[in-house]
Amino acid sequence: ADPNNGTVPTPLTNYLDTQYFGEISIGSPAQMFNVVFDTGSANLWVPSHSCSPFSTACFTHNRYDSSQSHTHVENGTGFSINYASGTIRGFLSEDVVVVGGLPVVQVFAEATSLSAMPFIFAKFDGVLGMGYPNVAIDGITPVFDQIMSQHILKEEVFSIYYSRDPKHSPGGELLLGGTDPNYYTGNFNYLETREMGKWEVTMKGVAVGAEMMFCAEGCTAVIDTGSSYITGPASSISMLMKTIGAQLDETGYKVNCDIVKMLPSVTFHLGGQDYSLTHEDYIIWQSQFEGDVCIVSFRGLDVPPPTGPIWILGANFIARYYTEFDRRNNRIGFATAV
Ligand SMILES: CCN(C(=O)c1cnc(C)nc1NCc1ccco1)[C@H]1CCCNC1
Repeated sequence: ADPNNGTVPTPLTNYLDTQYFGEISIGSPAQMFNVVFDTGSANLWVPSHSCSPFSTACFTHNRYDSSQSHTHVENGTGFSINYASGTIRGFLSEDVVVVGGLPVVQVFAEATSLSAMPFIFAKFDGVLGMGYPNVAIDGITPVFDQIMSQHILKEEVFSIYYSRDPKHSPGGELLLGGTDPNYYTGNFNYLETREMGKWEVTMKGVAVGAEMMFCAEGCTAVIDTGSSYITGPASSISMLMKTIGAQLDETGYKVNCDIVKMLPSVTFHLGGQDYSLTHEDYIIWQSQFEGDVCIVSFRGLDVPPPTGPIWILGANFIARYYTEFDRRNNRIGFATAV
């Protein structure tokens, strides 16, 4: 009998409220990796043992060594993925991947070059894409699709909890097959995904305090569990920052910690519901030796058409709103996180 009744939990680590990752293994005997479970992409990649010693980002992370795995199957097809924030290049391999104790035979990428920015800052080794198959590079069947085809999950959904307080343990939870009542209160509100095959919805507006300021004519919101921040079109974000008195410096937008308590809420109108973030949700308060620094967890990002312009709702949104990704009904559900 399945102790988890058709659901599979994976505890996540929370690093400074900006990176959330969980452990998987690849190969026999198991080689362990920390990966981001990322709804904004659909491929699995980890650093390769054969990466160049000059690739600092590769060398400072766990690397997959195919020669040490007796279940490794050679593939060798080229692979590259470009995020807005960085580039990964490598080649494909196949091996047994274990997620939450579930083994799947999976084609994944061994990264032989990782752009230093941003991956030297990554506390995780790689990325496990939880996106739809049609956005998977090289047409590879994603991990969650491989798991669904085993017909062991109670429901064809997965849910994400991100803790807001780094001292919490666990720092978060990925639950395959259902939702975890330990981490949300109230009911779920559901939104249809905007177009087949992407974890994105139609947003009806963004308000600052009581004033509707952006996206009044409707826009696209990507729900991206692999992004730390909320991003919007650069022009909109810079107007938003001016409204709250934030200054842009080389690492992002900052506000004077003394005024944080007076900051307005920012509200996202999604599917007939208002999802508000207060300053506690969108300010990352860092105590540094030269005094406290208050970082606004919004970033400007201009995604070129046809994909953009878009807003990306990342970890700071998900930490406030527990999120269910429903592949059966192509919808996303939000409930208030505890
Ligand atoms: C993983 C690549 N991503 C990052 O935004 C990213 C980059 N670099 C670092 C160091 N961290 C990142 N995300 C940390 C994180 C974990 C959970 C929440 O945010 C994005 C790229 C676009 C698709 N979605 C994922």
